[in-house]
Amino acid sequence: MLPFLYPFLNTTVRARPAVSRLQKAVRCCRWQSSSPPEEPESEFLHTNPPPSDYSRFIFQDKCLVTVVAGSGGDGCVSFLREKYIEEGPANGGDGGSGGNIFIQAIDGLSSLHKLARQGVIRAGRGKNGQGKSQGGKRGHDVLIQVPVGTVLREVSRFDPVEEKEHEYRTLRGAMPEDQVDAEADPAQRGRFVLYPGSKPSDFLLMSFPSLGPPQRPSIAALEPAAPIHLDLSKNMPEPIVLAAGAVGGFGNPHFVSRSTPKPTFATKGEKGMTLHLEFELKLLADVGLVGFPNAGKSTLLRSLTNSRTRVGNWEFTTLSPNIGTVVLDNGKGRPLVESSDRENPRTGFTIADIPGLVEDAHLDRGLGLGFLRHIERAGILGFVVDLSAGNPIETLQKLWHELGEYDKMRDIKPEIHSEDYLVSWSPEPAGQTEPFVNDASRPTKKLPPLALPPIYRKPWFVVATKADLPETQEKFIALRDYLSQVQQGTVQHPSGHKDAFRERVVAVPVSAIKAEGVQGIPNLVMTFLEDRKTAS
Ligand SMILES: Nc1nc2c(ncn2[C@@H]2O[C@H](COP(=O)(O)OP(=O)(O)OP(=O)(O)O)[C@@H](O)[C@H]2O)c(=O)[nH]1
Ligand SMILES: [Mg+2]
Repeated sequence: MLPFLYPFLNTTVRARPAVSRLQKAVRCCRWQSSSPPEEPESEFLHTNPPPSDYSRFIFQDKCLVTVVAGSGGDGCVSFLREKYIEEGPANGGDGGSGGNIFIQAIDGLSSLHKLARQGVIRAGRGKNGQGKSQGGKRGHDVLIQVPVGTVLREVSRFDPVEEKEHEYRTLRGAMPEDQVDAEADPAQRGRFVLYPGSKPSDFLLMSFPSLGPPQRPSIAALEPAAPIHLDLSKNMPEPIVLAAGAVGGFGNPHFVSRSTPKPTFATKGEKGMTLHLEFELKLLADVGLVGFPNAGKSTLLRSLTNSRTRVGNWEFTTLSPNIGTVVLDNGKGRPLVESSDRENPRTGFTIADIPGLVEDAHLDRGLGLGFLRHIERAGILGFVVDLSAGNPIETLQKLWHELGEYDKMRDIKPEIHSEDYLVSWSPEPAGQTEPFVNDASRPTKKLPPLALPPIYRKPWFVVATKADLPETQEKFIALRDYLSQVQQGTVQHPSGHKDAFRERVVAVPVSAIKAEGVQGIPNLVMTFLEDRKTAS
């Protein structure tokens, strides 16, 4: 409304200008938001992104973690005190049991960095028992969540209950149970707690009853067999017990007998066990991309998926694995790629892009071969070969050579438990003693190796990238001819193995940066995935 009209309006109407100015401002904002000023047209594509389009991802695939199960609380020594009852019966509560440690592999996690940062994970200690027959509170449980694909190995363990059991067995020897008591076994005295007002000398004067072997909670039966070696390769709907908390001590009413009507002692809670564990993450993807640095693996991943992995025209742009999902339906349940399983069609598959390999990576050149562990479980291998750099056939052969070296290294990986329990210490002159072996922490059996098929048996294909660059066509034709010879068996398989996969070996020419030619890859991968499904 124009201001010159205000003198002609009545008072109620005159109160409106503030509102109308506000409305105007709001309208103005709405106008601005509904039609934003035009931005200069971006020259960046999803496959050739600006630096702001990179996702930052903290990745850790190996860590050593110590887990400590909760110790039990002590039993309580207490007697009923009430008006007119000066010396009532014993009413000390039992100690609470220690917290358990659980483990669960879940989808949606992709790194062990949070776990590695914790270093030591402790479950809660059970609270001590209280007077008036009040039992102590249980220690809090701890749940360790890890990504699917985590392999867990026990490095060492210290189980105080096992040690006590061992002590109990050796000290008692062949003596019958009813002939021994705490007098004959001084170690047993350490398992008791006395009345709060007692002196240290009471310990020596008091006679204690015989205690059986140390107890374990019933949940300990669910612990994995020692030494722990778990391969958590599937999403777990429920967690499993890794280390059970120790039991709490008994309150003094447990020791009331005809000879000791007023026991002034209770028992201590057991100590929780300590496990040193090695966590190793082996990412799970359907397709693993292998190639030299700067070959265009990350660009290919970006062109096939919504991944925001970093791309750059220098070597080792990618420093940690990335996983992208290729969506095979149009978001409304209509498949973009035909699947033979009509009832349960696949809606997508995953692709892993790992840092580039270099020649002699097995000699620890470049980033080494460590990242290959993330594709060793991939069902299919995709070799990414840069058509503009060197001879693609030689590149492919070199990549296979490195994979072969990795396969060999996998088989001769030193067992973590092989010799680290031997301590070469001898009080006697050399040659007369045997090395001391720490029996308590020595695992009883050798770790079984992970059953993974050799890499050369996996289905594979070649993605020949940068096909948009000049003088790449002849190189592609040479590569295609070589692969058809591999398929027919007229030349040696690039892995050097006779029984390697050579049924359907193809090369797909693409320009990943322009997202041209990549459309055929989902179809190709699907045929391999379905072949595997029918074979298994
Ligand atoms: N002309 C052309 N350039 C490409 C193509 N694919 C990738 N590039 C370029 O090649 C360079 C390397 O691409 P990346 O995807 O980062 O290569 P990478 O294999 O992931 O490299 P690392 O992570 O170091 O192993 C980038 O500058 C890309 O833009 C392509 O199809 N055509
Ligand atoms: Mg990369």
